[in-house]
Amino acid sequence: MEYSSPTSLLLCPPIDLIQNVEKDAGSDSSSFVFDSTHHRNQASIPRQFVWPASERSGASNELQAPVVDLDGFFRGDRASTELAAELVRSACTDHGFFQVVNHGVSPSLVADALATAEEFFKLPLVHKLRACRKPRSMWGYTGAHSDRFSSKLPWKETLSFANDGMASQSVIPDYLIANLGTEFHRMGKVYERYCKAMEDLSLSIMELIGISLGVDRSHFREFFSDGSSIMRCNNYPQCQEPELTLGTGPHCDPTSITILLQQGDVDGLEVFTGGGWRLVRPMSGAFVVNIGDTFMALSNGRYKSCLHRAVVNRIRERRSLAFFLCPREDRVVRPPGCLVEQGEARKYPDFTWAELFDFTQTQYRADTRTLQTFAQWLLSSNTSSSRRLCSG
Ligand SMILES: C=C1C[C@]23C[C@@]1(O)CC[C@H]2[C@]1(C)CCC[C@@](C)(C(=O)O)[C@H]1[C@@H]3C(=O)O
Ligand SMILES: O=C(O)CCC(=O)C(=O)O
Ligand SMILES: [Fe+2]
Repeated sequence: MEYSSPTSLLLCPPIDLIQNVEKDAGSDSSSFVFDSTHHRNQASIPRQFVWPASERSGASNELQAPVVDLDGFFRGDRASTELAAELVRSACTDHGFFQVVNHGVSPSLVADALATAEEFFKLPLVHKLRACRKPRSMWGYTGAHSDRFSSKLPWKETLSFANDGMASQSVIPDYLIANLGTEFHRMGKVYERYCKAMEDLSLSIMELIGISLGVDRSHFREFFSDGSSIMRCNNYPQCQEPELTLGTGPHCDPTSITILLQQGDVDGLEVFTGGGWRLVRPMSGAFVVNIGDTFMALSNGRYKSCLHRAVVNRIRERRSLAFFLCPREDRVVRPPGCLVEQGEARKYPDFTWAELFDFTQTQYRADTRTLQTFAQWLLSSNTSSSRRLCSG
């Protein structure tokens, strides 16, 4: 999937639903550019980075996200697979966050991916901007998303690649070479391998999730096998006023599942569960996995897409690598029959990933209520809304 301008049927939403995409061409902040080396040395942060107090209250305690050992599942051991599926089921019905260990991704690949991200983010801004993200594309560098938004800017830089199973065709190295120069070939190769490893791991996790839901174990693996995922490197620079801002604002991932690598020992990821924000500490050798909105819809609401955010700090910069698994753009997201009990209503209408992705890029800045607002919007803007809710 190219993640460029879609020819969507969603171009005329009811005006009251377009709430939080506030970047207006020609606004006074349209020329604002986040240069972390400059901005982090000022006395205070620019006002565009200040978030409302209600969205940045501190974390109260830790969330011990269940640790799922994948070794027995990979070996085909029945008892270990059942145990792993049970852990996944309870985590996903509760808050949607768990961690995986013995996942088969080589530690040296992980180290290489983090090291190359560090090399990239340490480049001078003018250099990074050569790979800057074009409007409505999923490829490239952004500083604080200031090209898209003018307030509540996140204190972060990102580098993203779309990953539609074409990794083996050198698209990532080719993109980096074309935009940054031939010396980025190696970085491209590292991300090509990392994306392939994430693709394989995400499909295995989908199989385990299928088992945990009592669905044919190959159902979700197949559904996502020709998916078009997104790989994103996040860099959160040190911040002189961390209590005023956020690295990534409160949101539920619109995607299906996210496999997140938290770098080293710098805290930042927080999940809202049990009435408060709770820190998920980085665990060496583990990936954090969370359910996103698209999977919540696919499971007819059984598995939760939970609110989370990333905070920043004064002392240490932080990096994370997020792999967002998405279905092929035109696949209809509809729960399998066995997840809609007889007489039970469908919780969400049918949609395609292209529609939801487009919504987050052009209509609605992903936040705490993305799926709810999107579903409402689809049903009110489309005449065939009854077709979108049938359970067949
Ligand atoms: C489909 C997507 C939109 C965002 C990237 C992603 O691939 C998955 C998560 C979304 C995001 C990270 C949620 C928080 C707000 C956001 C604007 C961000 O801070 O990056 C979101 C991404 C986006 O680019 O719209
Ligand atoms: O960096 C993190 O820990 C979380 C980032 C995140 O939630 C996201 O990119 O969707
Ligand atoms: Fe997220």
